[in-house]
Amino acid sequence: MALPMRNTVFRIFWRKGLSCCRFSTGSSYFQHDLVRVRFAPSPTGYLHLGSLRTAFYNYCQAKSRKGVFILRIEDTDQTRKVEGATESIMDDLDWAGIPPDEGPLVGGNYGPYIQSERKHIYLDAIETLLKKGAAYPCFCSENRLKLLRKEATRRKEIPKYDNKCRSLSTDEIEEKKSQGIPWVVRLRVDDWSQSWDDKVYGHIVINHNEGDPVLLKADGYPTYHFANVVDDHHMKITHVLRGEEWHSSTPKHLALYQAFGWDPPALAHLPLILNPNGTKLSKRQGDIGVDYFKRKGYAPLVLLNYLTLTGGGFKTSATYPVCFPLEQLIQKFHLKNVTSHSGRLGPHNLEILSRQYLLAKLETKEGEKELVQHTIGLIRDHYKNRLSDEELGKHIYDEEHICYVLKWALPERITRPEDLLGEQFIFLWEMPDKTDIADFLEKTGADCGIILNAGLEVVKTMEQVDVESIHTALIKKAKSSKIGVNKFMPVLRYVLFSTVEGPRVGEIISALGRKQSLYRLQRALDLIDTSAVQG
Ligand SMILES: Nc1ncnc2c1ncn2[C@@H]1O[C@H](COP(=O)(O)OP(=O)(O)OP(=O)(O)O)[C@@H](O)[C@H]1O
Repeated sequence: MALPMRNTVFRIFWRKGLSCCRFSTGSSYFQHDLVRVRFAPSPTGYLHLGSLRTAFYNYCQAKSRKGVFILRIEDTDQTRKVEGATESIMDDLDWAGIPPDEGPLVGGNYGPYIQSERKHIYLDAIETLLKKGAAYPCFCSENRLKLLRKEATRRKEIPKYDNKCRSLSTDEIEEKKSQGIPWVVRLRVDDWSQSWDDKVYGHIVINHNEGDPVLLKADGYPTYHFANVVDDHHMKITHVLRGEEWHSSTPKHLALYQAFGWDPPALAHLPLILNPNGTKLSKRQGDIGVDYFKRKGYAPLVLLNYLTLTGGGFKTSATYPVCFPLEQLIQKFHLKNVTSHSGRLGPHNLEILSRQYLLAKLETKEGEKELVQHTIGLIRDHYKNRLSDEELGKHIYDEEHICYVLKWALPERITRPEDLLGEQFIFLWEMPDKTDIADFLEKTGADCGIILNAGLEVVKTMEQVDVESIHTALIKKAKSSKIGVNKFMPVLRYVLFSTVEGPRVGEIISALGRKQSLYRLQRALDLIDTSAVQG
């Protein structure tokens, strides 16, 4: 949807600290038994972090009060509609684990849930206002409106419609209609001074006259504001939680509620999530879409928790990011905890939360199995054309090995299983080439058998395969065998890791784990034995 006009002459007063304002009703807040909350995106692109957070706050508002979460697609601006956007928004909400109870796919008693399918409802509503004299047809041409805007700019005033068509008589209206002059319907607004108790920003007063606003466009589609108010009323919405950018449009909405004689829902404007440079997130950015995080392998719960770190809303005493289960987030949510200042995302928090979430998963049998299977799938797909049958069998389908690797890598090295596909971890999946090892061992000489046997013994007998213990034990062995550390370590490194220089052997063994290290050492030893037999 198009951004509402921002205006510097708005008089916005908010008294966040004044609880008398923040908790006063002033609306139909307590008049409905069932809390009904809607998320109403435009299908102008994918769901991004900002809109997902707004969806999530709406979801929490509904679920924390045993209410209903509704998805409504606001596609009245057909020129900005993007093919496939509605489907992708619904998919993303499902993926995030916050599917609507009512919406285009699931249906519900207040449908249709796509505005372009509700035109008859808006036309009925327009009729009501026209009959009441609260709205009127306007025949002003685009050219005239352009001139008005130009004039205002020249006078350094804020452009506004001069309400010219208000004074047309019934006969004049009929005549213009019979001439086929395109027309719109405007709302007659006499008093632009509006105030409301915003559930986040406190008491707000805005007095900004923009001229009678259009409700119905010449193409027969309602404007965003009109459809929004009519739908919220007909869908029995009790709470409207939307981005702070809609503050300035709220007087228009309140004027509409007054014109109909309807009670407005409780209003809560949410602080925006901003880019690092302070601008509003835009659907044109690729790296903020929900789909981007989905493809990167972040768990939905991690993303939801991440979003709660800007904007508040969740009661917590933790001073560091904590990945709470969804049920706990719902319990902790309250509008009074939402902050009134926009914030930026700290990407490092996403990594912290992801690691925390995965480590917790490894602590339960079920979680461990799920994570291991997921990782197996990832590695198999990534390396399927690259690994030999031996390697596939020995690593990829070995759940114990994958589990070991995850436990080794997660605390410090990775934050998603997908990280294990990085070049630096290839050694975990690709075994050193057998022919290369055989050549290397032959060139290196007779001590290789002793070194490999010593390595096998150390790895077999170590209580813990941690870097320092292995390193110390290998040095001890190297010295007692009188071969010397400088010859000892490169042999082990080569058969385990394919290079003579590189990370400490203790690190390699600790990364591969006992089972895989023993396998590689034995595999090399077998090559010596075979060549010895063959020789
Ligand atoms: N950066 C943001 N932070 C918090 N809420 C946001 C942000 N961007 C959008 N929202 C809110 O998400 C809801 C759905 O937004 P919408 O689909 O219109 O996204 P949008 O990015 O604002 O779209 P468009 O750019 O087409 O106007 C609205 O309530 C909107 O205020």
